[in-house]
Amino acid sequence: MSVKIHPSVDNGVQQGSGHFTGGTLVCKCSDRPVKIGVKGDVAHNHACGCTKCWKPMGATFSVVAVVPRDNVTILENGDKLAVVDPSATIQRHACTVCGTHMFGRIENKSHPFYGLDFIHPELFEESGSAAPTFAAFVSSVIESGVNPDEMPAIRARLKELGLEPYDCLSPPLMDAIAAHVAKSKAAAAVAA
Ligand SMILES: N[C@@H](CCC(=O)N[C@@H](CSCO)C(=O)NCC(=O)O)C(=O)O
Ligand SMILES: [Zn+2]
Ligand SMILES: [Zn+2]
Repeated sequence: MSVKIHPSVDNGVQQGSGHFTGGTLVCKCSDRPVKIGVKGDVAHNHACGCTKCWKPMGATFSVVAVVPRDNVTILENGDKLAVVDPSATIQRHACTVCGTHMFGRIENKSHPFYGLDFIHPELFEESGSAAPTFAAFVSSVIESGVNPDEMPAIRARLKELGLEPYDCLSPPLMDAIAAHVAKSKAAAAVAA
């Protein structure tokens, strides 16, 4: 039996259709489920091993992607939503009944990813959204209780699935963060 990563990738990564135009994210409640509308396809979809991202029962990783915040709308039962940790950079709005994280929003306007919301594509009623392409914060699964001895097998399985493992974000995203920091520092130096 191979290492379990996440139910949506454990049988192989399902590629996106390439023309996903958006859909509805639905929480796990049978009564009055929370529904969130998302316009357009997702970007930077990845498996995340961090302790903060929502994982379905039994999963070692979450699968999380970004969409422009203006493309996200609460459609139904938004009264059930609450922010999990108001002190976190990503404000994760979760269903208070089933615990599912419906969207994570960055409210800090100077954050490199301001303007993007984090969502879990497995919650889409519709299929065909862009597939995960890498794994982030892989070493962080140890913080959730994974035995460090299991890490070589976990990284090998991620590679086998085509999800290159990184212990932070992917190089393009780390470059984007660093470029944002460099720009902010240059702007601060001019203003000083
Ligand atoms: N080791 C920590 C890492 C947590 C972390 O920094 N997570 C990232 C990625 S989440 C989506 O990819 C992050 O940006 N967090 C900001 C936030 O969660 O608010 C751990 O595992 O907890
Ligand atoms: Zn719910
Ligand atoms: Zn995460």
